[in-house]
Amino acid sequence: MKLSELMPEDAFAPEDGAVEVRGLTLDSRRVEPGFLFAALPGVKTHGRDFIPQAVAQGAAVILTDIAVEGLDIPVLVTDEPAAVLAELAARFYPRQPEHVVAVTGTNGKSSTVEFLRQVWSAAGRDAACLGTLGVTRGTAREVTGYTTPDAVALHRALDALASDGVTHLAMEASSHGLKQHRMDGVAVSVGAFTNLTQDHLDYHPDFADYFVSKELLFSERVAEGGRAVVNVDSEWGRRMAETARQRGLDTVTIGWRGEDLSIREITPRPASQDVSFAWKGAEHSLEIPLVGEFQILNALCAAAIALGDGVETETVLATLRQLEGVPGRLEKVGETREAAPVLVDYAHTPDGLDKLLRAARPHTQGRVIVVFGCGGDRDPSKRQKMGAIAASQADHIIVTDDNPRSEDPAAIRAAVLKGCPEAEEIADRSAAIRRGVSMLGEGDCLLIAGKGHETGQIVNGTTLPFDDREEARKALGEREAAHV
Ligand SMILES: CC(=O)N[C@H]1[C@@H](OP(=O)(O)OP(=O)(O)OC[C@H]2O[C@@H](n3ccc(=O)[nH]c3=O)[C@H](O)[C@@H]2O)O[C@H](CO)[C@@H](O)[C@@H]1O[C@H](C)C(=O)N[C@@H](C)C(=O)N[C@H](CCC(=O)O)C(=O)O
Ligand SMILES: Nc1ncnc2c1ncn2[C@@H]1O[C@H](COP(=O)(O)OP(=O)(O)OP(=O)(O)O)[C@@H](O)[C@H]1O
Ligand SMILES: N[C@H](CCC[C@H](N)C(=O)O)C(=O)O
Ligand SMILES: [Mg+2]
Repeated sequence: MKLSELMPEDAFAPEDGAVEVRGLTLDSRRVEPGFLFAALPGVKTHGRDFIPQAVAQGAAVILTDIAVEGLDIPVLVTDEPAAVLAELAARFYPRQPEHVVAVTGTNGKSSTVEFLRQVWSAAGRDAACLGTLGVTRGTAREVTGYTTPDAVALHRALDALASDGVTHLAMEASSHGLKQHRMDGVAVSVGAFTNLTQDHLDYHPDFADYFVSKELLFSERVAEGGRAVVNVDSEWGRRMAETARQRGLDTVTIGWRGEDLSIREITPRPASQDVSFAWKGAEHSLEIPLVGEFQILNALCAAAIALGDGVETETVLATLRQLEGVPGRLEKVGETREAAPVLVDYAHTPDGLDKLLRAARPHTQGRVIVVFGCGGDRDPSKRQKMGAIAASQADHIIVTDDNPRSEDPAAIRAAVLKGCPEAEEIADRSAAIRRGVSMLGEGDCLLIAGKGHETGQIVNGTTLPFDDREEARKALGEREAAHV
């Protein structure tokens, strides 16, 4: 594509309009001959440090925020190069599914987009979802590694999905993604909000910045005339709804305090929950085959989006009655011969862990045992809080490692243990899981939290193969073998 087709005329010198742009990237290591390299400011460094490398690899155009002298290729300078890159990516990869829903919030995004995909598919729509678990369409899943991929990867994925016939896409909007303009240029018809509690205070300077980043979905990203579906059970949700209304979006409120979808009652059963709710005044009751109140909140968020899209109520209810759980979200991986269950969950925030432990309680006669740790190079202020939550909710705690990344794992565990000094400490996650499984008595429940669907343990830049679900199954097998 020629530069003149990618950008408005006044953005480049007239003689540069004919320069052929063969691809876009924000990573110098991925530059190929003819690529536009976007040298963006980052958290650790600035992409401009890598311009010589990009030029050496054949870059045809540079996009950045400060003038660069001495290059014989066009250099486009703008205050917001990340936003411009996303707009360029939207032109370079022009196709998008006709209906794009973006879900934001601290917890529940992956679950909501997956549930929505299931509802749309049941209604005969060609549907996909995109987020932490990758791009999912039918039974096929392609891992992307990010909750919201970078602008180029995202627009490429949207183009590929639309070209492949996908008309309905539910995607996750992370606060990093919104703040870094990764989603600019996406035609979002519906924005949804789940909840807002502490996370990512390593990246966001304070909670206000975290809120404002999420709020961008409603203040800027949802298209004019679009819809907002907002859980208003928290003060933050009510503020999001207010922002959406001020933008003139069709604002649908949901939750225990929701006006459009209001939850009446949730009753836990051994492996399901009875749920009553009203949608636009009409009452519905059904049994949903998932445990944990938070899963119902996510399922009803997906339901409210689909109902607002015009999916028939009967189809929505029928899908909810057979809803399939999301990998690594309260996923039951097995049980002991005395029927004590082992569940793997992705709780990696204080509120997530709190909700997880509360979810297990009504289904457990005996002890709730939890194995968890906290990620390295992530918000350190959540560690002690997660320890304290475990101390107040669980009967036995085993603190272990969870992606220490570049940090000293012992120091991370020590920070967690400040909140739960009585806990057991077992550094090796596999050994911690074996210990948890070996402790299970009749009526007990083991929760393994923090890694969910992940298939690796990140230690010092290396990802070692590791899957909580496999480890738990192995430990259950060993326990069983020891009994015979
Ligand atoms: C905190 C954060 O958002 N980090 C992302 C950010 O990195 P950064 O700001 O540290 O970048 P940097 O290292 O300072 O480099 C500056 C620029 O130079 C470029 N560069 C760098 C090195 C090089 O050799 N060549 C080069 O061109 C980089 O591509 C970047 O554009 O920009 C990079 C390029 O897009 C991302 O790879 C990186 O994701 C890192 C790996 C990451 O872990 N991100 C996580 C925290 C993240 O984005 N998570 C969210 C939310 C998760 C959730 O709650 O679900 C997500 O959406 O996944
Ligand atoms: N509605 C909710 N309220 C509180 N906690 C929740 C909710 N939904 C999920 N959780 C907790 O958060 C964990 C992650 O859920 P999910 O993957 O759906 O969230 P997410 O927002 O996509 O997370 P991420 O930020 O990692 O992308 C779950 O395993 C559960 O412990
Ligand atoms: N999306 C979250 C996932 C955290 C999962 C946990 N296993 C960890 O590594 O901290 C993050 O990147 O902060
Ligand atoms: Mg997610």
